[in-house]
Amino acid sequence: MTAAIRGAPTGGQVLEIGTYCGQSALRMALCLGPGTRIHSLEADPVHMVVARNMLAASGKAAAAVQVWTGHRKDLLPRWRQRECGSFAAVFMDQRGSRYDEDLELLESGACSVQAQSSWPITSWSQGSVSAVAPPALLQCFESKSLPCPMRTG
Ligand SMILES: C[S@@+](CC[C@H](N)C(=O)[O-])C[C@H]1O[C@@H](n2cnc3c(N)ncnc32)[C@H](O)[C@@H]1O
Repeated sequence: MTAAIRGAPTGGQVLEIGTYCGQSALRMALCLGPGTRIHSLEADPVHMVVARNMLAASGKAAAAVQVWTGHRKDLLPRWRQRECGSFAAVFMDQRGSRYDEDLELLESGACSVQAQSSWPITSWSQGSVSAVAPPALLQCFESKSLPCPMRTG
């Protein structure tokens, strides 16, 4: 995930479904350049509080992350209403097997998804990865021990 995210252009919007404690959102924020926003959806209000506190204690890179509380079925359609534009990448990590359902929701106009060559749409859960991405990026996803060349500051 971090290898693919690192190759992404700055200034776009990334959607994460499933924040939990904010660990992956923070990793993405650290790998992306300034100007990129990460919108992370979390259904469990306790997880949301933990994530917001963890991010608040994590330095300025975490300012790129916004945690939204609610079920993705309720939150995803609001992007269209808010006219916030499209997502360049989507990280689906809510667990379970709702990737097709979520992708359909995204593609059906809830909000649009750009799948550019350097911006894969990914599904990653419990060690198994499937992705719509170029072969080189798929290889990156399949490696579980990629170092994250994080940018700090
Ligand atoms: C595997 S954890 C996410 C881990 C996180 N991405 C990370 O790597 O740090 C899954 C999270 O998705 C949340 N979740 C489950 N179903 C959801 C839904 N329908 N909408 C939003 N969040 C959901 C759960 O409450 C849980 O916190």
